[in-house]
Amino acid sequence: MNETKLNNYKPEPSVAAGLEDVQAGVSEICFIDGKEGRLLYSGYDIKELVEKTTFEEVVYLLWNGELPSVEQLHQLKRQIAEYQSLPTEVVDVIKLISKRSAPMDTLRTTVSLLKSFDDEGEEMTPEANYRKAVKLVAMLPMIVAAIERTRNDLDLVEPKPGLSIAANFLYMLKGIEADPYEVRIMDAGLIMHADHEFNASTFACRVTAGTLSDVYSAVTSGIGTLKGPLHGGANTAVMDMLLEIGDIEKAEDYVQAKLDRREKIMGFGHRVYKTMDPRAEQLREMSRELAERQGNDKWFLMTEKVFEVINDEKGLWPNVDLYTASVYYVLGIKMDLYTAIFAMSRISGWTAHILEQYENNRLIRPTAAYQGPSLRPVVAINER
Ligand SMILES: CC(=O)SCCNC(=O)CCNC(=O)[C@H](O)C(C)(C)COP(=O)(O)OP(=O)(O)OC[C@H]1O[C@@H](n2cnc3c(N)ncnc32)[C@H](O)[C@@H]1OP(=O)(O)O
Ligand SMILES: O=C([O-])CC(=O)C(=O)O
Repeated sequence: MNETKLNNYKPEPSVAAGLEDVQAGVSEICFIDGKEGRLLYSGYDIKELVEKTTFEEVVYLLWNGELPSVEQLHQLKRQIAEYQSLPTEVVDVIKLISKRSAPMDTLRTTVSLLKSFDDEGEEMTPEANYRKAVKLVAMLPMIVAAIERTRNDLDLVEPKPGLSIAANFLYMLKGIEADPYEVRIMDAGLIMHADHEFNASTFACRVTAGTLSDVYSAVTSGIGTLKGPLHGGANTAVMDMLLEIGDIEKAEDYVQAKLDRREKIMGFGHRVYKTMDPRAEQLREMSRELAERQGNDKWFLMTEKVFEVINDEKGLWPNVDLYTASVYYVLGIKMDLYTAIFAMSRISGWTAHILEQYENNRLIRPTAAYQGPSLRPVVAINER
């Protein structure tokens, strides 16, 4: 750009704030109809996947574009079992930091560290990258359980051969096998959080992978991005809010006061859905059922009240994080683990997108509409 042009430079008026509605790439993994409130993984409706499949089948689907045969599923499960082991050095680091860091920070550091203990860490063949994806799916539940146990000075619990990812996670977390109903709820939660097109954390993974950096680096970017309360961190923030409200009688005034201060109510609103998030719909039913079963409907009913008020006032709809909070709370899971559990599921979608990015890569590098000062001379420091 010559000097005259730079002096007269005016930014393009067409910038989409937050990249809203910008199609930033092509993908075959996930489709969202934001108007109708539908979510498909590789053409399969999320509701049907929750009813008829397991998280392991969905992981296979996201990576391969097809649901597995019985043999393919067995093979994947064998591979996951083979990689269910954390290097002792990695466990030592978890022990060192889990008491002083947020679980998402410990998870991010741990995933980053795993790269140093992967013998094929630098290998970039599709086969090696696929194996890294399997390793991460196998290890994330172990890391999340290890975070909880080490910060409470409890011994780690080894995964039990033959248990599903959902069942093993609850087992490693609590030290006893969960009942099949709770396992089913956890499994359904993992299916529903597995992928969501070009959400912020997946996009971060793809940007990193797009430089041809490695899988661990790309996933580390994703974890850091998921942590924020406008994204995955909202599930913990919802439970904080419910506890702060404390009593259903206070819910309406609480929400109203927040809206008056123009503050956001966590668990509502979405960049793509303009109606109820289909995952929230399913989680709402699960939360209702779980509340009845456990004889503890306080949090479900309070969530319903907040929904009623904010929907009447602002026309906003729940997103996936809203009912996740009351479901995990009633399952007895510590609140600050909710986002890490989200990551334990989303690792499947992140890695699917990273592999897809490598398959047909082009560096992701948009431009900025410059609005800073025009060209000007540098004034020497003693003259400023
Ligand atoms: C897994 C996930 O990531 S799901 C999302 C989880 N995040 C949350 O639940 C946090 C709360 N929600 C939000 O902050 C937003 O709805 C987001 C981040 C999800 C989407 O953001 P955007 O698409 O950028 O919408 P934006 O923040 O511009 O909101 C548009 C309007 O709706 C309002 N709005 C959106 N969400 C909310 C909310 N949760 N509470 C109150 N008002 C809201 C905004 O104040 C804004 O109103 P205005 O036009 O009068 O200023
Ligand atoms: O798609 C988004 O922007 C956020 C979301 O719901 C998810 O990542 O599951």
